Amino acid sequence: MPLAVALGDPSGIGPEIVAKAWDARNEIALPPFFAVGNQTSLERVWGGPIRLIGTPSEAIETFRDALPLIQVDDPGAIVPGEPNLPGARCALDSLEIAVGLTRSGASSALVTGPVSKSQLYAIGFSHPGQTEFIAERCGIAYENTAMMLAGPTLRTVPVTLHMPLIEAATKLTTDLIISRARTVWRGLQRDFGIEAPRLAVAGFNPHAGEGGALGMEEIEIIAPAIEALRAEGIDAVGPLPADSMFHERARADYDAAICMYHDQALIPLKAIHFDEGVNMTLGLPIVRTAPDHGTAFGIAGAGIARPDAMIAAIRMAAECAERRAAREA
Ligand SMILES: NC(=O)C1=CN([C@@H]2O[C@H](COP(=O)(O)OP(=O)(O)OC[C@H]3O[C@@H](n4cnc5c(N)ncnc54)[C@H](O)[C@@H]3O)[C@@H](O)[C@H]2O)C=CC1
Ligand SMILES: NCC(=O)COP(=O)(O)O
Repeated sequence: MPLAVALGDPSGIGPEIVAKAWDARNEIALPPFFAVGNQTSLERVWGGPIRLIGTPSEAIETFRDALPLIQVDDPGAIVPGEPNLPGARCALDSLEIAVGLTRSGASSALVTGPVSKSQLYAIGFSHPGQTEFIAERCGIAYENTAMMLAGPTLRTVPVTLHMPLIEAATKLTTDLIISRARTVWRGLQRDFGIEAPRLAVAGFNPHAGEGGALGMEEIEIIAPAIEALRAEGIDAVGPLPADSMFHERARADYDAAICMYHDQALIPLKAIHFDEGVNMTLGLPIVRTAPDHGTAFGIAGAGIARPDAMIAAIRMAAECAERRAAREA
């Protein structure tokens, strides 16, 4: 079965990196996929063959000779690097269609291209990001999902996500840490075949609170979560000082780092693996991945966007879907 790849914002680099992934399909043995988005957004940045398809099943045969595309209309004027509101609506429609096709079983997994959160908010999108939107469409409480950033030598998961940093301290609870960590533990087993995942839990404050002198979150919120997780048989250690848990030797001791806020998780991942980082939503009934980067409007249309993270996202989605299907057969 093919994978569904939503192109993301038509003025961002999504169309270009999906087209470049298709260009590389034979050389790097990419599994078949079809794009969901607008044809013009591809033609503005790419001269390769596109074939409009009506159903995902047509993608398998088409994929060899042309990029299969499920067309999404009315994107407005598409100028790479210059986002607009019709483009944001097109990105949202593409996402909605790709999620629906994957939920229906017509595609094996979902890969999403980068969208602009501010553009989506401007058209009334009420979710913080695609992760929360997809969770809702799948009928899963957001607390029972996890946004995992994954590269070849590091996986990180933020417990609190898209919110002002000042709110993260107030939204961090023992229950939320437990539910995210459980989701990660199950996801590593189910989708990555790691039977006994090792989780390293970061502190929130400098020096993991320095015994309470630099903050109480470790003592009052994080340590009780780790204790509860360990009582369930989950191999979780911490709270660890976040400044020293991401260097090479430290990374060998765990399969995923559970981080307390967005940048604590995303800075180390992007610093180490920007070009091949994958964002995967764990805890869903479908497999969903995305490249770790954003719309990169500043370079859209210049022909220099690297497709590596999109390729890694496509590959990871296919591998996880296959592993999950085999496990649950
Ligand atoms: N999953 C998603 O849909 C994500 C969306 N975003 C959105 O993207 C927009 C822009 O966010 P930024 O913080 O500027 O991050 P960004 O990732 O778009 O860009 C950061 C820097 O990396 C470069 N870059 C990014 N991807 C690249 C690629 N494939 N090849 C070469 N260079 C690349 C950009 O040119 C820029 O210099 C925001 O509106 C944000 O909401 C950000 C992260 C993830
Ligand atoms: N910073 C990561 C990010 O923005 C991912 O967002 P989304 O996939 O939830 O839209």
